[in-house]
Amino acid sequence: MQDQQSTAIAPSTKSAGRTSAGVSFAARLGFEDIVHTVGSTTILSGISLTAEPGEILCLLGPSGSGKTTMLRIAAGIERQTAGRLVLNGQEIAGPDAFVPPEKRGIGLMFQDFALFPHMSIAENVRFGLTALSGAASKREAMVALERVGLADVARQYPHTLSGGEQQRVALARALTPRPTVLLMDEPFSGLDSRLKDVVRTDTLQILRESRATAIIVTHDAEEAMRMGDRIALLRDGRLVQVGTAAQLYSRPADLFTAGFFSELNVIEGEVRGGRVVTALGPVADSLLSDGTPVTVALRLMGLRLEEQSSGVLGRIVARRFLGGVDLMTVAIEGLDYPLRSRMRAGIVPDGKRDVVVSVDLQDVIVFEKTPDHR
Ligand SMILES: Nc1ncnc2c1ncn2[C@@H]1O[C@H](COP(=O)(O)OP(=O)(O)OP(=O)(O)O)[C@@H](O)[C@H]1O
Repeated sequence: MQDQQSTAIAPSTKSAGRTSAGVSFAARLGFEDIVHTVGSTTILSGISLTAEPGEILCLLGPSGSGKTTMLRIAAGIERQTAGRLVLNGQEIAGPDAFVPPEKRGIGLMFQDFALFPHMSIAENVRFGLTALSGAASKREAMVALERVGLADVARQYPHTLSGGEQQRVALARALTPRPTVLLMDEPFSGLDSRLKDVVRTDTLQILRESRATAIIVTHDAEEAMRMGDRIALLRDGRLVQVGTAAQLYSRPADLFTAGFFSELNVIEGEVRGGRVVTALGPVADSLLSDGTPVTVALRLMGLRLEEQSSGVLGRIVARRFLGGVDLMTVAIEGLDYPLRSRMRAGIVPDGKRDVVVSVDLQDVIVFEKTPDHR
């Protein structure tokens, strides 16, 4: 998160935050118990979430979980069924108010960049600056293009640029009106995987410099971890968990969250004498009472296969070399389905089939069985 003291300056309330082409003011955007239904379908069920000033907040979730709908509501393209949307303490959508999209000072950047093909790069970037004179908007557009490192292509047309460059133009266009909050819907999904890394890093730097609050939608957990100061995980229109990447990774609220952040083996267990006992032996300590059934999530890198040592016997039934690691499928004595293990390549010699299986305790997450986890 950015230094909130220096960025959390409440803008003029008349237009709910839009400033002219001066410095950006980061805003606090709050979703308060937002419900959205279309016909008989509930798309969002009571979402309460705040993006703090200067923060990059990632909305993460599988397809159809309601991420884009949240952005559309924030932008004012869609009006929620119930609940309030609050910008710097002022209701901008709710029972008492509806500030139209163009007066919110909230920018929206689309997945496909949506550049106008018949306009030059500079004209594309100037597009959102209708309030400024020609000369002032030209100047602002050039400043924005310089900020994204593309001033020298200002006269070119979008089709002459690479995907990564087009993304940066779209970012410059979205930032030129100095939004207090920038909403980005899957901003990297159109880029090939080699480009993504560089563009993400550049985008992060540009967002930090712009000081806008940013909400980024993604379905990719690794992307959310790279980009977000915090991550809000959604499922079926509900907020499952909000926190830093480290919190969601190490203390996931449920199996769904755990599975979103790591590839897992899932096995059953039971608490006996203060320990969680599974087919792999005791895998964790537990304060739960004896006999409590639990579900154990085991990250693939936490399943170690060794040649000698004590432990449970296993047999490697499939093996794939993935560069730095070997992905191995191993049948375990006492388990009626195989588990998977990721280990540094070559640690288990090629051709080795019979192994002893052990578990790295830091890669074990235990969930008490609830109807959700069954
Ligand atoms: N206007 C609408 N009418 C009916 N259903 C809708 C409407 N808008 C969205 N939905 C449904 O609401 C759910 C959430 O949609 P939304 O686009 O917000 O999800 P998402 O998490 O952004 O998914 P994706 O990653 O696929 O874009 C989906 O099941 C979608 O089909």
